[in-house]
Amino acid sequence: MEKIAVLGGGSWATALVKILSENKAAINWWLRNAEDVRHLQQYGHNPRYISGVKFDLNFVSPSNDIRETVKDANWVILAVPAAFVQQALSQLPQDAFQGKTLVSAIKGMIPGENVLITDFLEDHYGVPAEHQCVIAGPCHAEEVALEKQSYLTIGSHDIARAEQFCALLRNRYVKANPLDDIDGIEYCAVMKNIIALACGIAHGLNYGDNFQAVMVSNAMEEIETFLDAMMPLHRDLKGSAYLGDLLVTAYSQFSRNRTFGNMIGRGYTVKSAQVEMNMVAEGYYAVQSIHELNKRLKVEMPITTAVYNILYNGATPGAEIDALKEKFK
Ligand SMILES: NC(=O)C1=CN([C@@H]2O[C@H](COP(=O)(O)OP(=O)(O)OC[C@H]3O[C@@H](n4cnc5c(N)ncnc54)[C@H](OP(=O)(O)O)[C@@H]3O)[C@@H](O)[C@H]2O)C=CC1
Ligand SMILES: O=C(CO)COP(=O)(O)O
Repeated sequence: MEKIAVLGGGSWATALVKILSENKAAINWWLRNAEDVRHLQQYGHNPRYISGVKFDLNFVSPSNDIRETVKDANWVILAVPAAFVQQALSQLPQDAFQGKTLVSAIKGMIPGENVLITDFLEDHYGVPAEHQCVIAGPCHAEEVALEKQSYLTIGSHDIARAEQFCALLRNRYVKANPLDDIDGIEYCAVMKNIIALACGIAHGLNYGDNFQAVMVSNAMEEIETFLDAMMPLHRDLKGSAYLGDLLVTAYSQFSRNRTFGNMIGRGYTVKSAQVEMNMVAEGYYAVQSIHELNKRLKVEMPITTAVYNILYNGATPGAEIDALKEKFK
């Protein structure tokens, strides 16, 4: 039996534990909150995130001891928002991941260091690139809970390893496919969150579907330009791990990033939007990282720049989106 450690107690971790445990893998599940662990052990539900999902505790062992959770696992899935990864992993020794495959389910970058999660794991925990996978694709935890047909892409430099992980995920409502462009899909997943923020901001300002369609079309160009400058490779951005993930995040009622942006467009401050939402919009942190990286690359990124100006420079959402309106074709 595969032994899988899942780190994180939010919506995505909860959805992944559902998929994997229903396929009868043994899951050690780390949640930081002891009260949530007790609730899971007693009732088989995560009390605060997609709480309708019922877990079979013969396959799922919740714990708030991260060392124990990771110890015997051969796969370790990271599903903590990027901003809290360093804090979460700080309780682990540097060699905690030796001999294991690390799977990042995170669509964000380490703030301040401005590095992808896979690079962080290699630099700080010595996990070789070929021992790592990322989970990408247009997939909201809430739809997994409802068992709606979903598609995941598993990126890895080691395609056989990616295929092995795909096999752990596939079920009646989840299709999974391997892909070797691990860096491309990881960056794209970070950038689509920023675009979804912009779409939410525009919606909050009363722009309609016509404008959003043009925003998303322009965003594809922005993402392509950035990826080509960062890591040139022939890649098909029409694939669901790229365009598909952008579309679901930009349009879905479940998107945290779009919801957060919508509040900003309607006049909430960043602080009040964060408090109201009670979930994490990765794009808020990512826009700062991408803005920093682009100081070196110097590619034209009008949507990213507008979102950065709104969230970090006190620019008025209306004025920034108006300026984009003049740029778009
Ligand atoms: N939700 C989704 O559908 C998908 C999410 N992802 C990615 O998964 C990752 C996890 O996001 P998601 O599950 O949605 O998160 P949620 O927004 O559902 O939950 C937030 C999580 O962050 C934790 N958290 C909040 N503040 C802190 C803190 N200061 N220190 C440590 N932990 C904290 C919360 O713990 P607590 O409740 O104890 O505060 C909770 O576990 C993100 O990178 C996201 O982009 C990827 C695909 C789909
Ligand atoms: O990446 C996601 C869906 O594929 C989740 O996006 P949000 O964090 O905006 O909800």
